[in-house]
Amino acid sequence: MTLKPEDMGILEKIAEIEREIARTQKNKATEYHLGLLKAKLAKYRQQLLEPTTKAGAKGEGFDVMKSGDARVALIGFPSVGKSTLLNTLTATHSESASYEFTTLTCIPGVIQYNGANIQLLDLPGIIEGASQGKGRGRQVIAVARTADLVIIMLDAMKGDVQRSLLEKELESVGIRLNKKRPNIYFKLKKGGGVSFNSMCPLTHCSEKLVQMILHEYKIFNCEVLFREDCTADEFIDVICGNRVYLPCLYVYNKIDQISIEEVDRIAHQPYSVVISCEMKLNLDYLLEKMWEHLALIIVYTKRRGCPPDFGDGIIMRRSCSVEHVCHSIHRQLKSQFKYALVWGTSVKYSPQRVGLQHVMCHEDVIQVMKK
Ligand SMILES: Nc1nc2c(ncn2[C@@H]2O[C@H](COP(=O)(O)OP(=O)(O)OP(=O)(O)O)[C@@H](O)[C@H]2O)c(=O)[nH]1
Ligand SMILES: [K+]
Ligand SMILES: [Mg+2]
Repeated sequence: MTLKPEDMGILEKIAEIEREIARTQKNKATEYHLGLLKAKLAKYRQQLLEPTTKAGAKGEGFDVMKSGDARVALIGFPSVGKSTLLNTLTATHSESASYEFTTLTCIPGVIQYNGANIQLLDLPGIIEGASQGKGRGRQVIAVARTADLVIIMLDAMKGDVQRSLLEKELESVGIRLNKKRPNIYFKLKKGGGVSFNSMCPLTHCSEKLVQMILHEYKIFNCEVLFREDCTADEFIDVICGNRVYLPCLYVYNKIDQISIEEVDRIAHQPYSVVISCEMKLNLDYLLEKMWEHLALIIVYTKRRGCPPDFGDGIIMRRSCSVEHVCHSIHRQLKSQFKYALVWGTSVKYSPQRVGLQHVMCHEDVIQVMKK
């Protein structure tokens, strides 16, 4: 893909701000200057990502329908083994070969696990500069935004450079990996100026810095409440409003090619899983971790006087309530709900009588009693 001419101006501006940030020393005196530069940078990056109406700009072959209970996107440099993984875990075939950029579109497959259908998306390899449109980077990243879990796939032989490069690419387009949404209340107002409050001492940000950032975004009337000690970057994320917070697993493939000591070192890093697609090593563990990070649970239903229906569980998100379960059984069920009986780890006694607010656990059994 080539860059659109109208992007060039913005790209130049981004590069210039990045150079300025790099050459500005980080200290108390430059804090505001840096904060402002970061706000500008975030603004330009956002412009770069704004959808264009031109045909084909979104990229052919990338509009894959969401299906199943959850979606996992495979992101990685070329030839790390993304397609080989899809071929190993699903019934779908995606061309794999030793040359780079074998895959050019988005190829969906389905993993059946714990009774759930998990959509796994094989994608083209991305390279440094992907977020600015290199290769099919932008289309790949757009797909990553729609996922419930991102797998950053890495070649175990290539060291840790690839990991931080990919993190940077995703970071720069507003994808936040394994981070929670900053706890800042932010509301635009019609008038009344800026009202600023914080519920704790702020060590990374200040009212003055917040004011300057808001000014840069031409926001003059709003309410801001820091509920925790957030940074200026996190505040910018909140006012931009289009950040996505996704769980991410770092999957190191081709461990058949490295020493056992190296495998051991990588396996101990946070959110990391080591595998070999070719030798089919550790793939069960990968599936277990995917399930865990997707935060899925299975709940079984039961009718009065009958055994639980273990053949047909309901796939739900972790910390879902009885109300959520009722909703996915039948839209009208909630209005007829009297109470429910639950067997399993979410209750002290099995069965236990619970209300709509009760939080369910993995493999619980539920019997809904109607009015
Ligand atoms: N040694 C080893 N090689 C592997 C493993 N998994 C995949 N490969 C090889 O790595 C090469 C690239 O595999 P692909 O599946 O095409 O990689 P990809 O990430 O889909 O590549 P692109 O689509 O080009 O981005 C192929 O030659 C595979 O046979 C593995 O576990 N060990
Ligand atoms: K390849
Ligand atoms: Mg491929």
